[in-house]
Amino acid sequence: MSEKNTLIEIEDLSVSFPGPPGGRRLQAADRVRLSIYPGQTLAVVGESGSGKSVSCLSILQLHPIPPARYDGGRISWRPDDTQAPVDLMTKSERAMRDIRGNQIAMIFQEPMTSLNPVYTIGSQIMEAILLHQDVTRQQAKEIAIRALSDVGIAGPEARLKEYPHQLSGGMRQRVMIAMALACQPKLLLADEPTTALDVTIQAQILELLKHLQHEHDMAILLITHDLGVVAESADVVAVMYAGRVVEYANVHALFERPLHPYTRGLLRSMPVLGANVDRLDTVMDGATVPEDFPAGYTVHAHEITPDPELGYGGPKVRLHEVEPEHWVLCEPDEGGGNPTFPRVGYVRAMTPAGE
Ligand SMILES: Nc1ncnc2c1ncn2[C@@H]1O[C@H](COP(=O)(O)OP(=O)(O)OP(=O)(O)O)[C@@H](O)[C@H]1O
Repeated sequence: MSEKNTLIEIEDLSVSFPGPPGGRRLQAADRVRLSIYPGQTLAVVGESGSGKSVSCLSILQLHPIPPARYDGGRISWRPDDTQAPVDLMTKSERAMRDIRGNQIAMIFQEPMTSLNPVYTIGSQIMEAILLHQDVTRQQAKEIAIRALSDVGIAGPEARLKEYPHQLSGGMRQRVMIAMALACQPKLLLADEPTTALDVTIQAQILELLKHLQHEHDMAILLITHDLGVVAESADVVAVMYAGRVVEYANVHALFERPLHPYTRGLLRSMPVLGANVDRLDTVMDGATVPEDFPAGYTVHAHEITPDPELGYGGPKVRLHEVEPEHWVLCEPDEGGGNPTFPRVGYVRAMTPAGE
């Protein structure tokens, strides 16, 4: 992975919303950093309100401003490996319209939020194709039929004439995937794509996504509450808590050797096989990163690699420089410590002696 360029790299993304009258703004995403390589699946997990969707929507610059405010960050997007990356945060609305649905597509939990009930399936898929591709109506229809057939919909030509309400929930989700993939995006943002479906259909849709990802060499950013889905589908995992990414790791490392106390709590809350859990419980109270780092994993400020670019010698190390890719947010030296370093930073995970 490390010799490849990242497809997308989010650095220090901060997004806030107005707080209560007279109160502080709500920091929904707080210096979020994530990266995804081409063809990879990154799962973003964390309890309700931890900032998963806010971070995801920021990629497509979909927050209405106001009330949202981008407080900083960079989203480097490199759909073509031979070209320099562009920063999506600086793109105009017009440029973003070209990118949305074309280079980066999105599917949601509830397909009815993206499917229009008064138009046929065919006209909606064809409209998405005609918007981004230089093709005739007849060609768009052929692409739509192929897209429906690719997502396992039988008799696709007849289905084109149907309305969303004539389809089951699972079918609607397949149609939405067909629509999202019709323009062959490099990155699919999938926000809880299977939460509203029953377990068998969930498994089918995840299997379908995996298959299509392979066919199209597409990366997926998958937001989910379901750690079973993470274990099944993800290559890497970012754990979010209170607007921050507290841990980022390869899926095996995360399950086998979770480092952050929040991640450990999250894994402990993993439902027993067969239990139906809609939302994970809150596993940690309080809005700050805990101080009780497990013995052996304690990180001191002097172990944080300084980055001269930041001027103040802040803790910033690029993700692709390390193997294995395992990062944890820490709060070293409560009370100040070395004044050269800020108190909070990301560090490379270390294996304690004896492991
Ligand atoms: N439009 C908005 N106006 C005000 N606050 C918002 C808005 N959108 C999100 N927030 C707040 O930002 C925080 C992060 O929300 P976000 O939707 O990203 O959480 P999430 O991790 O995706 O949760 P869920 O799993 O429930 O979707 C929450 O406190 C939420 O209330």
